[in-house]
Parts: sequence; structure tokens; C-alpha cells
Amino acid sequence: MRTDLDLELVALTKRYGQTVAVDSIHHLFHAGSYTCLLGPSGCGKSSTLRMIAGHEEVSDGAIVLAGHDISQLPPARRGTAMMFQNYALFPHLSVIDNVAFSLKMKGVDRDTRRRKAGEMLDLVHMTEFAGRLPAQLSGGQQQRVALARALITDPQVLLLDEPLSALDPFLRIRMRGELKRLQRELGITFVHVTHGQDEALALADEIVVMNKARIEQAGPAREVFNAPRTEFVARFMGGHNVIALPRGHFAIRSDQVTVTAPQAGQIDGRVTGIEYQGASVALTLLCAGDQEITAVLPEDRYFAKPIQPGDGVGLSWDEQNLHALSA
Ligand SMILES: Nc1ncnc2c1ncn2[C@@H]1O[C@H](COP(=O)(O)OP(=O)(O)OP(=O)(O)O)[C@@H](O)[C@H]1O
Repeated sequence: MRTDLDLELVALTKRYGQTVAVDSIHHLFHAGSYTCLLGPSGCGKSSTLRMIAGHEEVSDGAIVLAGHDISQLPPARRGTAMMFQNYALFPHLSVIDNVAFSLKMKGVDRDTRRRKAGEMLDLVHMTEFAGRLPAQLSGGQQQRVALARALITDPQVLLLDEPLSALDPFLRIRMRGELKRLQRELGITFVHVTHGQDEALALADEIVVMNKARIEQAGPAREVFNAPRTEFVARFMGGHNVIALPRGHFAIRSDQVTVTAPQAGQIDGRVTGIEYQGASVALTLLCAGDQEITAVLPEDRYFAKPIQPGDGVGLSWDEQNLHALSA
């Protein structure tokens, strides 16, 4: 459903000389949604984000926010705010002055900007660090400050460019919970660039998968994961096999492949690899036509009847779990 505050990309294009980084993409970001732009390195996701933010000129097309084309406005007048990968904090300013900086530039008086910055630090649970310099903070704390600094302008859309990539894996998982909480509390639109499938699945209401300057598939996170439309999306989202059957190419989730003793009417396979993953065990199987299939079994089921490399097995799946691929 469209609302007055949606963000829409209309035939948005970015060219750098001969390179087409973003090729006439269309997308509607619903107001108040959390969307991840996902794709491999060089697919055009950062260029897209930077064009929305106003840090990159648009070559063609429009960016419409709340009914207005914002593509020619300066960044500060767009209703968007950007949080950068390296946080870009001013090293010589205290935490509270970093957060208050954009209000100072706008000429807001000292008391008002201190009060507002204090509220933002509260929001990201950083009040006790207000007087410190960025160098005296951990990576996760710097990130909270960068978030507070982006949010102080009351944006309708917060743009996040690989916001978690500088954090260690443990902190990354904690901070993604924080991002989700913030987005829910503020109710504004978040657009988050990542090349991590897990991150996108954990955070996003909607996932936009980009490949070679175009949108390959967009939709609710569960739909993109469960029903990939192309081989690229199936492979990039992970957790799927792409199989060639006489009637076409299909994706099937690895945990929806059933492995039994060889039986008539099933596909024969041979176990070539076994990987213990904690809650599950992944079997790599070689089938007719040299097709490699991965089957993921709950660990209790695997260990009830362990299979060894070299064993012959029968593979089957429910037809309704096969997803026809268009390319
Ligand atoms: N300033 C620039 N000048 C020339 N080409 C550029 C410039 N910025 C990006 N490109 C090219 O545009 C394409 C898309 O780059 P972009 O940074 O948008 O991709 P990305 O998906 O964000 O990649 P990554 O995950 O590596 O950041 C790439 O081919 C890149 O080399």
C-alpha cells in the first residue's frame, strides 16, 4: 500500500564514464519499512544509496520522497540522513558535540542543540559517554554515536552503508538487534546496504537483491529467501540447491532435501562430504550428471543413522518445494 511518505526510485541511473553502475532501477520503499539492499561487490548498491543521500549526482531518473523529486536537492534538505561505514566522527570533538554538529551548522542555539543531542544519546544508550572523544570509545560505541548524529536531523529516511562491517561477529549480531529496535521505535524508513545475506534476513522487512547494476529480485525477506526467481538469487541468498531437471532449472532449499537409503524411484546420490554445523549436519552429495546437491539434516536425525563419505543414498523432495527459475 502506498502512503504519502514512501521513497520511490524511478528509472534511477548512475554512470561513471563508460561504466553503468546503476541501470534504470525502479523501487518503492514503503514508509516505515526496513529494507536491505543486498548484492555482491560492485553491483551498484552503494551508488544507489549515495544517490538517495545526495552524495552522488544522479545521471538519469528521479528519487521521489513524500511526493517530491529530491534528486537535485542538497543532502541536508532531502529529509534523508546517512550513516557511513567508517562512522566519520570528528576526532577532536566530544561525543555530544559530534552529535550536535549538524544543528550547530544550521544555527540552532547551544541549549537546544545540547538538549536534542542528549536525547539522541539517550536513544542509543550512550548518555554516560557524552564527554569522551571518539578515540576513547569502542567500535560499537562509535557506531552508536554515528547513529545518534545521523538521527538528530529527524530524517524521514535513514541510509546505512555497510554499518556493521567494521564490527567483530559478536558485536555485529548485538548491533543489528539495536538497529532493528531503533527502527521500530522511530518508525522511519531504513535503507541498509549490505553484502551479507544473514544480515539482510535478520533485519529486513524487504530485501532488494542487486546484480550487475540492476534489481534482480525484490520482496519481503521470507519470499526472496523461499522463492528465489533466478539462479543468481538462489545462489546468492544461500541455503538452496540449483538443480537441472529435464523440464528446467529449479531451486530447492537444502533443508528440504530428504536423504534415505537408496530406493527405487528416487534420485541416486553418493556422499562426498559431511560438515557438522552444530544444530545441523550438511551433506554434500554427487548425483547423476555430476550435479552436486547439499542436504542439511537436523543433527539428531543425522546422528541417529550416520552416513559416511562414499555411501550411496536416495534423494527426494516435495514437488511443491521446487521453485522454477526464470534465468
Ligand atoms: N567514483 C567512481 N568512479 C568510477 N567508477 C565507480 C565509482 N564508484 C563506483 N564505481 C563503479 O561502479 C560500480 C558499482 O559500484 P558500487 O560502489 O555502487 O558497488 P557496490 O555494490 O556498493 O560494491 P561494494 O560492495 O564493493 O561497495 C562498480 O563497477 C564500481 O567500480
